[in-house]
Amino acid sequence: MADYRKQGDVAVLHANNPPVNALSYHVRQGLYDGIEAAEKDPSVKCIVICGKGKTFPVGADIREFASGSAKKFPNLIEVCDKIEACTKPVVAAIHGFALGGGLEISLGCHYRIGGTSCKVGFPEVNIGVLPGAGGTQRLPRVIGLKPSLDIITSGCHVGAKEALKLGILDKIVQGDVVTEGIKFAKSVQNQPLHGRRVSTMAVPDVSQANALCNSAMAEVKRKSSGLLAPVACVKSLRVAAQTPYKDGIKIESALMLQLMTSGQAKALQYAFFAERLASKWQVPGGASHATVTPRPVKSCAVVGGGYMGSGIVMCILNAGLPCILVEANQKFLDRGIKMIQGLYAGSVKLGKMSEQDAKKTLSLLKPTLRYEDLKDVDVVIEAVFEDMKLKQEVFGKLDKVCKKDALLCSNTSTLNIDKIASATRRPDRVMGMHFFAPAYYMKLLENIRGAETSPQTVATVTQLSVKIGKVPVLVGNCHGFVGNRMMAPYTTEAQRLLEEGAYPHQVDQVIEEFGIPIGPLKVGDLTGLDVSWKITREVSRMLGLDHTKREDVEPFGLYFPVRNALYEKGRLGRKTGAGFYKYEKAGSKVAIPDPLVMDIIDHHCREEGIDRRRIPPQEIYERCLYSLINEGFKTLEEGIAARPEDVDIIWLLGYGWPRYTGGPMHFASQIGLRRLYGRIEYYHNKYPDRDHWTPSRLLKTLSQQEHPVPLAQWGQFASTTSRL
Ligand SMILES: CCC/C=C/C(=O)SCCNC(=O)CCNC(=O)[C@H](O)C(C)(C)COP(=O)([O-])OP(=O)([O-])OC[C@H]1O[C@@H](n2cnc3c(N)ncnc32)[C@H](O)[C@@H]1OP(=O)([O-])[O-]
Repeated sequence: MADYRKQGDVAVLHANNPPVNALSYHVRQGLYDGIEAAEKDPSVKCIVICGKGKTFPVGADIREFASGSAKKFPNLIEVCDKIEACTKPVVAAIHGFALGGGLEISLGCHYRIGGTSCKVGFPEVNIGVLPGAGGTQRLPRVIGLKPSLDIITSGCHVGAKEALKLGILDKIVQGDVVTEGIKFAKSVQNQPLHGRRVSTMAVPDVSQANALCNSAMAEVKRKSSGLLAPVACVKSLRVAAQTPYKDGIKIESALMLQLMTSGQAKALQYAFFAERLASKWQVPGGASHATVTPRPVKSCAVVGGGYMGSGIVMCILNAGLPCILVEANQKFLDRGIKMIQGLYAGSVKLGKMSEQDAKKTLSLLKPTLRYEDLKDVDVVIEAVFEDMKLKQEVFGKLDKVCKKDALLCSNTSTLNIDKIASATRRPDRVMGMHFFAPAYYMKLLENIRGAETSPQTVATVTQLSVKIGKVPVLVGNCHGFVGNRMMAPYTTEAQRLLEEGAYPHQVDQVIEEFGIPIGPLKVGDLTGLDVSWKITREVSRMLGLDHTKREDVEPFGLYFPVRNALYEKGRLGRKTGAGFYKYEKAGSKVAIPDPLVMDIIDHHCREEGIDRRRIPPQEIYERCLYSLINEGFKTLEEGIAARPEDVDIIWLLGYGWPRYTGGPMHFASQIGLRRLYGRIEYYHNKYPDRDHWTPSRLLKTLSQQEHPVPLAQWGQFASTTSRL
């Protein structure tokens, strides 16, 4: 709703829909009615529109897009037009954010003032739509086409100073923005409105419209290949330059409708809410984010200053928390410090941080070689080499020196968290925190709950994760957890395809065309074939197998003859300038298909008596992606992942899965579970020896329902299909 009050001869309209004043039906109706009431009241001379609580409206209510309420009268276009047509001056008084429909409301106003820390922007591209309440038509009339193209196609927020410079804001005010808004409104109440109604203005840089739009179109196509919304934004902005507002708004609406009905908008909006759901955990037994109070965390420590450890230290320092870095010897400690200092120096150089802030942040770091220095910290994150014996040794030491209630966490990507916890006398205060590289940049944190981890430990680690800028997803304990476990069948299939008829570039091309930025074999080269070779050896060892014996490892999906042949030839990937591809030189990024690799593959097939065949792209696509999705369903049926949304967020934020498909689980729902199950069963019959093709029971059950089960209800079927 919107609250209407009068202060003298000023009508003040407060959008009131906590927490972010999204412009749902009742808010729109309240604003529309408020303008009408103020217009009719002769004692009102001017009007101020503002937001209750922490922000101005941040946009349309995204949930209403699916329900259809967004179209109900008055829709946002009608509200904006009503405001603009008002015969009394209307001032938008912005604090917090004015985003999307919120900014459109303010562009409908005759004046805009903002607090010093306010931000404006059109983030619609992030949810697959465009500023469809006149945003693409009004913004360029105020600030010109060039900056409008930048703002609308990027979805970036614009700070108060920049907004003033561009002309979005008429004034920046100190203090209470509503009080200032009232003062401002009074100062303009007798000014003529002619020239203040944005829809009647001309686009200032109209003469350059074609050149600007052509170059923006090329740029969005290059940057966001496959995304529909940025392309529609450029089209709509071009219209603003060429057409009067009344016609432009119709074309904008038509483009909006096209986007709204695209699968991309649905998937991106799903991802928006899934990301916000991630930190709302619940564990079997009922404890949840809503019922458990986290312990305060005032200081942290990181054990291990390698690439991951240093990145983790930076996340902690950036959050303003003191952090101790422990290393095994001075050489490693110096290397870690140097890496951290170098990264901050880089940020200063790029203008992302002031020298003073970098210095202040670095002053929170305390390097040491002594575990005893950790005796008072609240949370320790271990980031040593991925080796169970070593990790257990570290946890044993930590358990001895750290205070009783300190939490001990392991940055492990695959290892059994219960086994690590068993080296301590506090398994209830042990958790996994799987960071993704580079840790200071990647938003995902896969937090792993052990069998004995207490709800309060989960609550504390979740809160810390959010504080250090991450999106935490709570998962259960199994080899590879959710992300890497799903990765295994995907990479296995990619490599098996090489033995049957495909070459590396053919596999990668299909996956990259789907939207994952780097195909699985290029990822292999990036990680290093020696690294994956060692992992295979370690996993084989854990399973009691001899990794050199095909008959031992093949049944477990651990037989990668092409990778092994390349590894034995010293082709370790990018770092040696050769792996599944060749590179101009060691360390180069551009992967070039290598005839030598094709010869190695052909030779292997001849030796093994394999008749190579042409593998159609559709088969590459299904074998890599469907095997991964099947594994995702298995993590759900086993309770390793709590919700399909969690699986999706892990893949969207950690593995480059294209956001406009919503993630593997949402994508599965779009394929149709019956069809998907059919294809997985087909491959299971074709490759019965590959365990990852055994269809998930949950998927089977869901696929057999008479009507498609909405994704949000899959969890109800998980408990009935679980074997745990
Ligand atoms: C024709 C139409 C044309 C117009 C199109 C548009 O305007 S399109 C829209 C263009 N605008 C956007 O895309 C802006 C999207 N919003 C944002 O970018 C951020 O919310 C923020 C930067 C405003 C605040 O960040 P923050 O970290 O402080 O807070 P937070 O992110 O955690 O959110 C708090 C709660 O509010 C919820 N919620 C938020 N927004 C919406 C919404 N629009 N709707 C519904 N709900 C929304 C959010 O789910 C969460 O709910 P929960 O989990 O507590 O139940």
